[in-house]
Amino acid sequence: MDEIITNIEARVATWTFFPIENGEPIQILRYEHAQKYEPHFDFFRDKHNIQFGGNRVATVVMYLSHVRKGGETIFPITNSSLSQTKDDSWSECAKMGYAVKPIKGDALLFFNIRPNATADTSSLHGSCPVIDGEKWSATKWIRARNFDIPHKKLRQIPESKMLQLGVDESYTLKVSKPKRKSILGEAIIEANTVYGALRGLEWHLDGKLRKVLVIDTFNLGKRKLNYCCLLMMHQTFSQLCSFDYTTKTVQIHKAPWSIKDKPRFSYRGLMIDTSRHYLPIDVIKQIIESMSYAKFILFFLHNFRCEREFINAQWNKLKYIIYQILAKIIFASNFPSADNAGINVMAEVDVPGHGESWGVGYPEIWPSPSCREPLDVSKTFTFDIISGILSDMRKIFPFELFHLGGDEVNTTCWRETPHVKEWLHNNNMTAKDAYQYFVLKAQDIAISKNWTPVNWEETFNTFPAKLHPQTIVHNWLGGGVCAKAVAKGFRCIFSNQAFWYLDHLDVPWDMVYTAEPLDGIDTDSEKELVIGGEVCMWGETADASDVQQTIWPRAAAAAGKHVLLMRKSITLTILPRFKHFRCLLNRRGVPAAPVTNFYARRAPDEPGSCYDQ
Ligand SMILES: O=C(O)CCC(=O)C(=O)O
Ligand SMILES: [Fe+2]
Repeated sequence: MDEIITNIEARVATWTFFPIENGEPIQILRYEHAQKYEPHFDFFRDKHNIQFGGNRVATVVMYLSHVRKGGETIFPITNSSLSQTKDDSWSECAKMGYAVKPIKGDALLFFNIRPNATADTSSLHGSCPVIDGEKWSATKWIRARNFDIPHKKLRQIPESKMLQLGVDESYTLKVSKPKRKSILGEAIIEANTVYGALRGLEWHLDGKLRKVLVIDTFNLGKRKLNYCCLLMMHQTFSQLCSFDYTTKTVQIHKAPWSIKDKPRFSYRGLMIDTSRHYLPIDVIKQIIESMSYAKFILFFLHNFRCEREFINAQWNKLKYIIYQILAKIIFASNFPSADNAGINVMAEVDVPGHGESWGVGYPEIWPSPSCREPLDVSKTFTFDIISGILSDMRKIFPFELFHLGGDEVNTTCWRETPHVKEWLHNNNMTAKDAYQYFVLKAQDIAISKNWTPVNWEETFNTFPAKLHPQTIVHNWLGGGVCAKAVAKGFRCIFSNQAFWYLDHLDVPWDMVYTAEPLDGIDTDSEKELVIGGEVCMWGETADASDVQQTIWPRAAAAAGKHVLLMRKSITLTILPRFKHFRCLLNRRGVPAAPVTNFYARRAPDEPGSCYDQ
């Protein structure tokens, strides 16, 4: 923490005799000409606000600027107002009660709660309008007890409110107009879960820039959520605001406003391909964190396998490396940002077509050393290994879905390797039958470990009638697949590569936005089976040096579709918001590329702002 703040807090503690831990974080207030703070109490009357640290026993107001006239802190109903005589250096407002002049360097201490723990209504106070000058003050509210939030409480949430597929993410957000001349506006967010609150606080593609209201401070009013959520809200609330360098004010656009919203889809994913190039854990963490800015809920770790550079390693070494990678992922998925940002992590073991690397440790699961994929369907040992890997992974991936791949299965190896060929013959199977046999066996293993299987669309395209009815079909090859899948009663994830493959650098943001997961689906019951979509960041052409600017900002265009219905004329309505969002990402340290820069990662043409390039 800032050293100056620490010193101020220490002095306040010494002066007031309240321990530092009882203090809330300092609030800074700025009053321009004619602005005031309506009389109010600092103590709380509701149970909710006092659950962490009890009530606000005392208030310290520190004056940070000289005000030539006005801006006095006034106590309108205290008895001591009679004892105070005031000349013309005081404002008319100040004459209405006991008042304290804002003098730079002074501090005012008053008590809101009596020693017998009852509320002291004579503590009613406000700030008189500033007549000449500008008033800056800093408030420290002091609680009866330690204000630290007990972390254990954060965990005591019912199962239905925990992060999972279909968690209630609805929210209402209201930003009121501030009362005339008062510096206070009010923002209220109500949600049934922490994740609803988070979504409510994040960027909204539809947030049009209409009226601009300038307010300096926020009074987060009636709260349904407990204080821990409020803190998160408070942090993220800043994201609805922008700082205007000309007026030096924080601005909230389009107030008053009232939004009642929930995402269109419960599954809003971003896939990262960690199998082709090494991505350091810090980059993975940054990606997870930035996903929440665009209301994503799912991070899909494509094909969990060892990295190519280790492919020739001995098994022991490989095992060590695999566990190291697992440890990294555990860290990534347990990293507070994944949970706090409301991001689920889904992993994949892509069998039988892309499982070659697992055979480095157990070469027996390859049909032969020279023909390694698809994995050997003829041996029970292959399935023992898959089962072992999945058991290990189950311990670290709590999310209910697990991806089993099943794409791009070229059966040449099976048809040409003598012992596999013989096995096919003995079992009276074609290579296609064996593909089905393999996928279904892998599904059974995943289901036995209490996972819902997700498979790439080839499995559905090849043997739709045989797939486990719980299967979620993951589209990628082209359009119309989800329509077919839901017609057969399967759930579906939309990732049409023509629109939602981020490694297709020539797909501009508006094409990403134009894609519609529900295209070609008419009935409501079938629409419901499309659980959402996923943008895919395949790794062939990206590594840590450019992966984030390939993801952002285009991924946000897809995320926009996840939460909004299609609009006409998106250049007028969505493009400005989209540019705004890319600036926001840049400000938060995310290296998002310019919005309309073709090929996404090319350097900007113009020297302009982050908004216009
Ligand atoms: O700025 C002032 O004088 C009063 C501030 C105040 O009442 C508060 O922050 O609770
Ligand atoms: Fe106050």
